[in-house]
This record gives sequence, structure tokens and C-alpha cells, in this order.
Amino acid sequence: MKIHVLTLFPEMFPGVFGSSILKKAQEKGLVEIEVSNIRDFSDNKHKQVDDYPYGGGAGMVLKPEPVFRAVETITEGRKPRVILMCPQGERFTQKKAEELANEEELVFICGHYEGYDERIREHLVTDEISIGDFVLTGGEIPAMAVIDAVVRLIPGVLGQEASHIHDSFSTGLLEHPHYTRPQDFRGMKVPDVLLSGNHQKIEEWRMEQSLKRTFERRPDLLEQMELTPKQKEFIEMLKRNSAKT
Ligand SMILES: C[S@@+](CC[C@H](N)C(=O)[O-])C[C@H]1O[C@@H](n2cnc3c(N)ncnc32)[C@H](O)[C@@H]1O
Repeated sequence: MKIHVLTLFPEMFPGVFGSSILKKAQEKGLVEIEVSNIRDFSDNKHKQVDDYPYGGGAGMVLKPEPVFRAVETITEGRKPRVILMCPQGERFTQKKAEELANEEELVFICGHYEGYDERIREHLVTDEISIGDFVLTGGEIPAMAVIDAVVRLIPGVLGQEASHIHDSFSTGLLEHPHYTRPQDFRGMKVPDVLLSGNHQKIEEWRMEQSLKRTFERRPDLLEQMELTPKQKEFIEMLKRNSAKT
């Protein structure tokens, strides 16, 4: 996969893209990430990329010309998805990450300051993504978050192919709890079932824990899921227990 990032602050990216799994994914040739400065695509002699908003008001607005030119130059006639980081966009989810992980090329545009000229939104981008109902100073941190979530889903990026299958949200549920050595830490013990060696029982326990955790923390996720009769029965039991307390 090829990922382009357009930003006014390229210096923010090397730490995140040069570490851990994102770094290894690039070294393995599974993803190529290119960060470009929108300023380099300005034809203005002062490299100006923003201007005052028509109609007045506070803040500066990202001009359309350098952003259009940047996308047209880096994509060289190809038509990849162009994603605008934007607090007004579609809320980012694991499902969206899975969808984007199937693409061969992606372009991310990071806004800054007050916002961007509306013609960028209307005529250049294919997707607008928000990472939550809050406003950051720029789209760089949101783009890093989305790129991280997407890249780890590219086959071969995670050590064990299966290791994201049980992640929270991938199954529609929150993930079950994890334990590692020691078995007894200051009297706090690892559940017996995990030490039993009985894989079927361990899987059942993990599914129940996953359902319980989702029921307690994110019941909205359960409403969107197709539960098996056994899972429904377990949720009904949780409901009866919580009604008693
Ligand atoms: C200060 S914000 C502009 C907010 C804009 N005035 C508004 O109210 O929608 C500057 C830039 O940060 C990015 N940004 C801020 N919050 C974001 C969020 N929750 N998700 C994605 N991008 C965000 C966007 O690229 C945005 O253009």
C-alpha cells in the first residue's frame, strides 16, 4: 500500500512512522508512507497556503490551489481515495479501518488553523474522517491514528496473522481480559480456567468475558450484533443479574 500525507507540519511524523510496527511494516515493504509539505505546492513567492476567510471572522483558511496541486502532482493521474481529516467527518471506526486497509493507495489531507476552503471538501476529497467529537489544532494526530489503525490490518504487518482478529471491535465486541506470568501476583490470581489447558473451555470463558465486558461498557455495540442463541442466553443472564443488584 502507498500512503501519502499532505500537511503543513511534516516534522510531526517521523517519530510515529519511524517506530514500532509502522516502522517494520515499511522495512518489510508492506507499506510506503510519503509525507509532503503542502507549502511546497504553493506558487506564491512567500509560500503562502492560507488566507483570511471571505465574509470576515477569526482564523485563517487553507487555500484550494496548493492542496489541489499537491493531490494532482502526487497521484499522477491515478484516482486513489483522498481523505480529509475533519471534526465534521464520519466518525472513524474499526470497520472503516478494515475498508481502507483493502485500498492500494490513500491520500490524507491534514487541515490546520480554522479550516479549509469548502471547494477542497466538495471537489477533491472522497472521504472525511473524524476521530471523535472534539477539536484538535490540526489533522496530523488524527491522520497518524487512522494510518496506524489501517496499516496494522495489512496482511503480514502483525507478527501473527491472527493477532488482530480478536481485537476489540473487530468481532463487534470488546476484547476479553489478558493475563501473563506470574500466576499469583500479591495474592491476585490468574483465573483457573486459563491454566487448565482445556482450549474449548478457555475459548468459552473468553467469549463470555468479551460479552460481559461489552454489556457493561458498550451495550450499544450489542444492539448492532447478530448474537448466537447461546450468546443471547448469556446476555439475558447478565441482564437478570444486573436487575437484582
Ligand atoms: C482547529 S481544527 C478546525 C475546526 C473547524 N473550525 C471546525 O469547527 O470544524 C483544524 C484542523 O484539525 C483537524 N481536526 C481537528 N479535530 C479533528 C478531529 N476530531 N478529527 C479529525 N480531524 C480533526 C482538521 O484537519 C481541521 O481542519
